[in-house]
Amino acid sequence: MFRVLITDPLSRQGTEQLLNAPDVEVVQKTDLKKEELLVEVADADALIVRSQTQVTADVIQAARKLKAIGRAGVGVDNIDVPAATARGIVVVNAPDGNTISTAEHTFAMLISLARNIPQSYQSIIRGEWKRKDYVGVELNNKTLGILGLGRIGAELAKRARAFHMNVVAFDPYLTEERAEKVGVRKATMDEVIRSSDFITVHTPLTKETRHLIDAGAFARMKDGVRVLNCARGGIIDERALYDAIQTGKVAGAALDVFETEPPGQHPLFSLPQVIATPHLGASTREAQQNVAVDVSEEILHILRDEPFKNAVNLPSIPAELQEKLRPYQTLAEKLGRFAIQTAEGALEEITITVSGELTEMDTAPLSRIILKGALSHYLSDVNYVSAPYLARERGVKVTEQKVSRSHGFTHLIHVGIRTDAKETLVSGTLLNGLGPRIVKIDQYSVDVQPDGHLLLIHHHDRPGAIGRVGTILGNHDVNIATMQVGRKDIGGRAIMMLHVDKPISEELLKTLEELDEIQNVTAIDL
Ligand SMILES: NC(=O)c1ccc[n+]([C@@H]2O[C@H](COP(=O)([O-])OP(=O)(O)OC[C@H]3O[C@@H](n4cnc5c(N)ncnc54)[C@H](O)[C@@H]3O)[C@@H](O)[C@H]2O)c1
Ligand SMILES: O=C(O)CC[C@@H](O)C(=O)O
Repeated sequence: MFRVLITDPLSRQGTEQLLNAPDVEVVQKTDLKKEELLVEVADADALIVRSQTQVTADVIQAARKLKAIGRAGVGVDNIDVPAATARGIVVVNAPDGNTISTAEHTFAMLISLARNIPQSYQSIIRGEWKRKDYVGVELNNKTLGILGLGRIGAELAKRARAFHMNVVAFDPYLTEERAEKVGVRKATMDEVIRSSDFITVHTPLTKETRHLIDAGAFARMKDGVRVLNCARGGIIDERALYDAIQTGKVAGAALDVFETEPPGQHPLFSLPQVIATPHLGASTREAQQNVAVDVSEEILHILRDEPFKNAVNLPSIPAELQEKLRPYQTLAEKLGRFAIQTAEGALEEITITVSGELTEMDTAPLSRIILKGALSHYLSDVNYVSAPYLARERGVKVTEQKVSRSHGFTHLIHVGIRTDAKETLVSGTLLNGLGPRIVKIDQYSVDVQPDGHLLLIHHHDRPGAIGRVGTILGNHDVNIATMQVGRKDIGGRAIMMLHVDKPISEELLKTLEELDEIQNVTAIDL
């Protein structure tokens, strides 16, 4: 039974599939104090939050079994993603479900700002009739500058176009083609800043976008500009905004998000030019249901080891590629586990080489699987999320390469392990109808099914060597299921690869190594 902890309010309808899942126990506890959260998260298999719960490194540390953190929404700045990655916890979000709601909210703020709707409402309910004080501006023919033309920025642009605004946008990933499709003019950040009557930000909050709009940016804006932030508090420098409104540079600001939330008695609220909402962009019934459905589905997939799509700390793999790579997954994992067990000494480098038909695909996901297979020999909590991180952290170099030559096979995956003592190379393939096979160990060609208990013996090719190994194993009640022998030259160095029916003890390994013709014996468990 999986325990799923939900710590922010989530649409009940949206979480129905979690609530009805026979293998899931849902625990919903909102407004938890930090100490309570640390206790509740300890036994959770998954944690679902919105933007309120702060999933900090100590929360992640306290979670003994956590496999996934789900964010019912887009921004994951309330989650310590690097800390989750280091622990192998998948972080998923629900990026699509609240796009329309947030774009509509931003548009509502844009019109409210242009026409002083919140201020004039406050005035009229005070019994006043101040028509001259609340003269607004039209949107028609004005320039709207959008910083960040992602999902929300693009939806907002469409709405602004319908109101006959000129839309200019800056986004480092914006192509001319997409700009044309969305109906905006692609511009530089500086052009947007200098030419717009309204400027709205729709980027994530990152090191690069913190204070993207600062005092310097305000100074370059048109006099009487109006600015909006319905993305993340901190993208606009609130102190600089306050000053720019005081000097008259900025005629108005609409804010849905704040550097600190809740903002309390924020100095900006003392300025009549500022209108604000309490982080309501995604607060519609539709958006809350959408994000709850999406995140619930993702969490169920992760817990049940099924494919999922919106991982924040894993590169997304298109469904078509996932399908193509699926058959190679077992081979990749077994090769990683096999190769590491043939190595000895301190691990320095893992080289993953694919050849043949695999060179035509993006095989990065297979590399993660190989790494996971290899590192799990040393480390207990390693998975596809944490494997590259853990390798890097331990100073293990990971090299990926593609070569065209596949030595008569349709494809090959080679895993090279370099330690401070030696280098080994193991190659495998997927044989049609037969499944994964190890076809080469260092310079020796073999045909080994990678599963169960294996014995890899390096020996001198002498008459009787095989028999003596068989006798010793028999005397220790170890049954040999299959056996392969590989050699380069008659009487030279050779290897035996045996499948045995039970694990080999240290004592038995030593006994085998005492034989004259044996160089070394490695027990491999797959
Ligand atoms: N107010 C709310 O309730 C609410 C609701 C949903 C989303 N959001 C926030 O809105 C923002 C946008 O969400 P989205 O779903 O459109 O995200 P998105 O990922 O689709 O779009 C973000 C865009 O910002 C661009 N970008 C990144 N750095 C930039 C920079 N320095 N300059 C210009 N562009 C840059 C990216 O290339 C991307 O296209 C996020 O911060 C999200 O957290 C707020
Ligand atoms: O949970 C919310 O209501 C806010 C969500 C929003 O900020 C987001 O980033 O998706």
